Amino acid sequence: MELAVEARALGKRYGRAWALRDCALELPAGRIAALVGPNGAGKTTLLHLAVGLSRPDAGEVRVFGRDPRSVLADIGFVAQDTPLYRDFTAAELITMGGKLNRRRWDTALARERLARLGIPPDKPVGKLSGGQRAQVALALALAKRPRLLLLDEPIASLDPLARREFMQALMGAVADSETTVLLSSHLLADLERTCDYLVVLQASRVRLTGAVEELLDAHRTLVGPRAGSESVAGVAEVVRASHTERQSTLLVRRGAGPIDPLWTEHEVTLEDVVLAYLDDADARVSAAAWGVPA
Ligand SMILES: Nc1ncnc2c1ncn2[C@@H]1O[C@H](COP(=O)(O)OP(=O)(O)OP(=O)(O)O)[C@@H](O)[C@H]1O
Repeated sequence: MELAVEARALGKRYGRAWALRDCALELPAGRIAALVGPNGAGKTTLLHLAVGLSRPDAGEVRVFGRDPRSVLADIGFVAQDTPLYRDFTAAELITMGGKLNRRRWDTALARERLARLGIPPDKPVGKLSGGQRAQVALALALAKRPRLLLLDEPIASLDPLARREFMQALMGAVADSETTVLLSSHLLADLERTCDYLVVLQASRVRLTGAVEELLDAHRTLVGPRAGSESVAGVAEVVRASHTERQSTLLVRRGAGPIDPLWTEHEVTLEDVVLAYLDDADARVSAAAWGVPA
């Protein structure tokens, strides 16, 4: 199995604080991966390391088995807030991209995409809407025909319709290619429809990673009579538990064998799994820093 992104004990520090720590990751080529986690979890830091914009302070990251800086021609990157040269028109940016990426720049692809989306070629991109600017940034990244496409919260500022259009455009564009995508976002519902791989970061660390289908299959929500800390047959791990006076709800990782029939089993969504793995570590750290009770 070819790995598009591989991180081993990867760490990045700003001053004394680790923005990313002990990060282990193996993203198989051909996947469309969601990178999720709360604000400040380290998502941008990881993407910047993978595109060679910053250097690790510990461990290493490889892209297609090599140092990211030696495969830049194979990586497309859409940075947070799509920072384009705002005085340039989309047509000018496409021409500029062609000059910077002589090896395999697909001008026709970019022009066709933007024409289809009704984006004017002759208007400075600073005067386009946020959604249109995001589409221009995506078209430029795709024109590079990258083997790995990294996107840092590309849809955060878009309205629901523009978000859907952006995600559809992205899926359509990568469907026929071998492109691997790693996309950071807070919008779990949008990711559930489109991504087949998940990386959850929290408080600078990887909390969970794996193929979405396998993760959904491996987890269940169980509802049953109020439980204590006793183990439940067929459960490998209780990831998160909540209780009312009479009833307990557990999000669990399944073990071998059937689940105790005392419990009602429900399938989980991607959102259920992500939220269950995000514990309150951030709140505890912040409370300590502010000197208030957690
Ligand atoms: N240039 C910097 N100097 C100092 N600290 C930084 C710098 N960039 C990021 N950090 C810190 O590193 C940590 C991780 O930041 P990062 O931007 O990677 O998080 P993120 O998951 O992308 O967050 P968000 O969802 O808010 O974009 C945060 O605590 C942040 O304050």
